[in-house]
Amino acid sequence: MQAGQDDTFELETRGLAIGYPGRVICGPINLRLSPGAGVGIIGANGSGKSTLIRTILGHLIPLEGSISFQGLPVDESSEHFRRTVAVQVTDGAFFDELTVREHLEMVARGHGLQDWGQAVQAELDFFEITAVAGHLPGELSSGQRRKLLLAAVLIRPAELLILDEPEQRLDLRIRHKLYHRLAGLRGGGTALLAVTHDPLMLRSCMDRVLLLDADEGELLDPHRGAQWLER
Ligand SMILES: Nc1ncnc2c1ncn2[C@@H]1O[C@H](COP(=O)(O)OP(=O)(O)OP(=O)(O)O)[C@@H](O)[C@H]1O
Repeated sequence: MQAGQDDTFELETRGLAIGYPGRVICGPINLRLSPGAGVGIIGANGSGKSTLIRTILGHLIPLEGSISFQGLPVDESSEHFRRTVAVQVTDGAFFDELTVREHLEMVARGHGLQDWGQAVQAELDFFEITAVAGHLPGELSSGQRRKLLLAAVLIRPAELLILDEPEQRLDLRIRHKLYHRLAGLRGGGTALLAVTHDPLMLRSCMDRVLLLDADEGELLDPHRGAQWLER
């Protein structure tokens, strides 16, 4: 299965088998993301979606095959990888003693944004969390925490965005806004890879869908992927 046919791939997996010692979960997976591509990852519970993300990020060793980022082996500790790949994992960690605004300021300044104050306010406005900007993480609802997590990912510049179920705990209106924004980022050349259970996300901002099953991955168009989720 292939997404994008250019010679320059943000991300490429070749014959990738994922799993744990002595246990193959899925493979082979042959996936290519060109700049501006959008690939959704779907599958039943336990099919290996999070395992795939963790393997791509270098947290798990491939059982077979290879993964490259912009033509080189993935090295999540390299400055280039950290600067150009923005990742949202399902359960992000927060600093208990930093407010919502301070979290976003820290990320924005850490990634060298010149107009960081403006960027922080734009994220607070976009995710509609300005009213809780002075709150600590422990004072937030689960949906507000999810918004902070996403804001901290989207505030930073990125050439590749990797998201794990970004729709969790977001209401429909915010999901619409988020997907519209992600589609816009893709239009600007950012590649997007996201695990999702939301058909709306596939229809709104993906051009390919990787369906994981017990054997190997299958590449679908977004409409078929959405139908699979709605089945
Ligand atoms: N640390 C681990 N060691 C061994 N097996 C594991 C480990 N973590 C997960 N698994 C197994 O790997 C399989 C894939 O899990 P994974 O979390 O990738 O699925 P998923 O598709 O993300 O599921 P969900 O939709 O429920 O989030 C499951 O059968 C799970 O039990």
